[in-house]
Amino acid sequence: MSVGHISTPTMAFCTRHVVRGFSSSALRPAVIKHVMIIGGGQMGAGIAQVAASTGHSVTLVDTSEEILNKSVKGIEGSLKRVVKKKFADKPEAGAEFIHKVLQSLSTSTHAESVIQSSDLVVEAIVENLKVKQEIFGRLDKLAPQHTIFASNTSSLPIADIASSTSRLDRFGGLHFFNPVPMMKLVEVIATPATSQETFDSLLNFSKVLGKTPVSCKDTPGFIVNRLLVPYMLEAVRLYERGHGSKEDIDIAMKLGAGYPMGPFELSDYVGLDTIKFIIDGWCEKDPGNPLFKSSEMLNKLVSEGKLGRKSGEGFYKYK
Ligand SMILES: CCCCCCC[C@H](O)CC(=O)SCCNC(=O)CCNC(=O)[C@H](O)C(C)(C)COP(=O)([O-])OP(=O)([O-])OC[C@H]1O[C@@H](n2cnc3c(N)ncnc32)[C@H](O)[C@@H]1OP(=O)([O-])[O-]
Ligand SMILES: NC(=O)c1ccc[n+]([C@@H]2O[C@H](COP(=O)([O-])OP(=O)(O)OC[C@H]3O[C@@H](n4cnc5c(N)ncnc54)[C@H](O)[C@@H]3O)[C@@H](O)[C@H]2O)c1
Repeated sequence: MSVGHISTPTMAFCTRHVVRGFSSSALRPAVIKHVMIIGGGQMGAGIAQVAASTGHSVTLVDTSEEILNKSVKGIEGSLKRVVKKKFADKPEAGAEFIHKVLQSLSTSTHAESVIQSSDLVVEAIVENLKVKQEIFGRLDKLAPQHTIFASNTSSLPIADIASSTSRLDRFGGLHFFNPVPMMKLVEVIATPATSQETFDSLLNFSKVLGKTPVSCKDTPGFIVNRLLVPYMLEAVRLYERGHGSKEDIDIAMKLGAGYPMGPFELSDYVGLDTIKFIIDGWCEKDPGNPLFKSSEMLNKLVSEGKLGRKSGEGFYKYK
């Protein structure tokens, strides 16, 4: 496997002042080289691609070879798009880059056999607390002491996911945005138990990936989704009330507010099942909050298997 150089992080990263968890001999943020990504869907595949492109050795884990083959195919397609821009005048260097990235990437259906060599685990599976807890709880018993666990959850409390493990100090959130190769932001989430070293390692990892990290508290939706979810839901309600067509609402928000995608295009892009998981979870926790009221239309589409782009149809058709 060809793994590029990652510079050793220095104490300059320790910008927060509260030091929790680790002993003083372990104050330096861990250098992350070997990364396991669990879930080879849109987000996991994107995170794997970016990590493998920036000098990490990456193992992508999912439940079947068939899914993983599809993930790798998607990564190859995305790398070609990246290379077309990055190496516009040097096609040979572009081909060499893709070759090198793919060499740094392996796949597995058995996380247990990879965990021993992982410095960082990033989970990007279905937005379901029990399923996330189950997988982390299982891996916690097998993982090396130094291994950091992180979840890419959109809406679940990181502390709730971490509670299935015994490494509360080495657990945080790394919330990437879709499509991962293009979106520059990563929200780095610390729970009250996350150690300073873990937080700094996650912050440093995000920077090594070429992203801009922001620091978030473990509050519902962190920063982006706390603002984005009410907006997206209000767009659906506006449509349900018959106050605008979805096409007009999308055009209005693109041309009137400067968004690259309208709310219905973005919903289909994100995945309606993921959006439903988010809303149902928040509605259950805060049933009186009108911002998180569920949508009949969304529920119907999901029950019909219309999950957006990934299934070929959502608010719009893609076949
Ligand atoms: C109700 C609750 C909802 C909450 C949901 C929460 C979800 C979650 O937690 C948070 C999120 O992620 S929120 C979601 C946050 N996300 C957003 O808000 C996204 C908003 N959308 C956007 O920023 C833009 O529309 C895009 C960047 C997606 C596409 O750009 P565009 O200009 O509109 O259209 P284009 O012509 O297609 O692409 C142009 C070029 O871009 C490049 N490229 C694109 N995809 C690529 C990939 N996968 N790989 C590599 N490269 C890729 C490529 O070079 C391509 O050129 P090519 O010659 O065609 O290869
Ligand atoms: N879609 C988005 O725009 C977006 C953005 C940021 C964060 N997220 C979050 O990222 C996570 C994944 O979202 P996604 O859109 O990539 O979902 P997805 O449906 O595209 O992919 C999920 C993948 O996880 C796999 N999986 C499910 N259970 C598994 C298990 N036990 N072990 C291994 N693999 C398993 C599935 O087979 C699937 O390939 C969710 O928590 C979601 O909230 C999504």
